[in-house]
Amino acid sequence: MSGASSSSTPPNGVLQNPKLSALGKAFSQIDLDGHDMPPSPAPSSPRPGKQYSIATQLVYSEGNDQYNASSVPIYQSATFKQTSATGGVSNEYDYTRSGNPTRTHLEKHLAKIMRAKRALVVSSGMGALDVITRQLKPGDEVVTGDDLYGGSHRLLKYLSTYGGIAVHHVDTTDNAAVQKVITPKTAMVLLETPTNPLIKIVDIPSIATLAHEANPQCIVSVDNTMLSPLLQNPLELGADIVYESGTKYLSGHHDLMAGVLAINDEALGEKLFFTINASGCGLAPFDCWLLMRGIKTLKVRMDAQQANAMKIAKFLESAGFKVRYPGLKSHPQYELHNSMARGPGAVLSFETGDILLSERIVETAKLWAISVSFGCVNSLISMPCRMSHASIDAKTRAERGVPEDLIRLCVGIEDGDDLLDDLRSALVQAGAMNVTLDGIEARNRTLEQEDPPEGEIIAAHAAAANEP
Ligand SMILES: Cc1ncc(COP(=O)(O)O)c(C=O)c1O
Ligand SMILES: N[C@@H](CCSC[C@H](N)C(=O)O)C(=O)O
Repeated sequence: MSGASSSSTPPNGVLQNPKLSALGKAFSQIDLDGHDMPPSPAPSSPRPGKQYSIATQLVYSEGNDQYNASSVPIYQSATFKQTSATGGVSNEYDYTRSGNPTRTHLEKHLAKIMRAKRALVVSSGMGALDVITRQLKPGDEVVTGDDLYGGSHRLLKYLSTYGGIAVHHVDTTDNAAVQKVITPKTAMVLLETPTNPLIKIVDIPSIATLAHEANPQCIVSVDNTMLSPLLQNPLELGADIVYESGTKYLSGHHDLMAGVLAINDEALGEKLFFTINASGCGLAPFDCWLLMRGIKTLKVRMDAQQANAMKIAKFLESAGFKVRYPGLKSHPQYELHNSMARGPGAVLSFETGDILLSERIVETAKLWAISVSFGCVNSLISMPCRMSHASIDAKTRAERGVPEDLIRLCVGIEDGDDLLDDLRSALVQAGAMNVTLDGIEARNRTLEQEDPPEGEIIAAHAAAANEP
């Protein structure tokens, strides 16, 4: 209905003048005692029992704001007034470290999209892992991967050095190897899949079963940062806790730091909440609001990012590079990944065979920003051994098979052809590809490829094979 100047009578019988609502609070909604009228019902609520698709769930969130604000209000308040001093919290909130309405709104929304009973938000992804590992006590054992985000490795190293916790790093893509180190003393299993930066896939259901059989109290935690809840739901695959760096896909714009935890077990949820309140790492209201805003576009962003990533991965593979991306059929765990996830994500890595060459490529690309992190709308390029994984010493990196020349690409939402063009130019200018009569191909074709893969621009040019 149009007619902005006309007044309307809402169900509570208080006349509302639409012009006044522009002031932020309609004066006509305030009764004579100066108290706000009871909140009016939300103008639209989901149909009971109706299961909406994830695209809808990401956008739709139900608030209890009295003005039915379309964007959740930011309660930028550290403390909340109480009605009495006799103890207890006479209001739902007393202090933002313990709880805040903007944070509650976000946590409820996340619980829904992470298919969990409860979600909690903290100040960073590492903050989330810290909250999880604070459930350990000296003497406990942890089993985790040998390909792990550098910061997670650093935290676990700290715990094993100073916290009296034994940390076993194994190849978590090898279930038999995992079984060997899991014992009744295993209090926690920490998995990442796809792993950062080698994009290896870990069989969550099998490892969760092994862990729970060895120790029913064992907490299986999965870092789902690489995929987000849109593409993978580890709680449904046997995990007890799923955590993510909300800094990445969930927020999508590199304008905040956040960590997210999701659980189904009420008692475990209470312990995690206790730790967050006690240590004071709950996410600040403004960051909750930003994250809430980012989540709404997760599906459109991820769809675009995956389409671009697929294009880039196919191009690199067809040019002869060794590419690690679970969207490619050549990925050794392509089937396993697809049995757990609904998409490959948009992070891939590839090798050039030469560290200096990799450096030149990274520094020559223009559209691809040299940055750590991923999951943003902008495309990023990095060398994990020098950047995101520099906190793992060179010897350990070598033992774990992380190639020093590895280049990681975090694909954004720019035009896919522009991204491809820019990368191709960087590869050619840096000398990583030869321009041949038929197209271009990787200079260094020593990358464990027997048969040239099918692809758009493969050029089997005899001279190129002899290039220095
Ligand atoms: C897989 C993974 N998990 C956790 C983190 C930690 O997240 P944050 O940077 O938000 O602390 C990162 C990156 O930083 C990551 O790549
Ligand atoms: N200097 C930072 C590096 C952050 S890496 C961020 C992200 N997880 C990635 O993989 O790019 C640190 O020391 O933690």
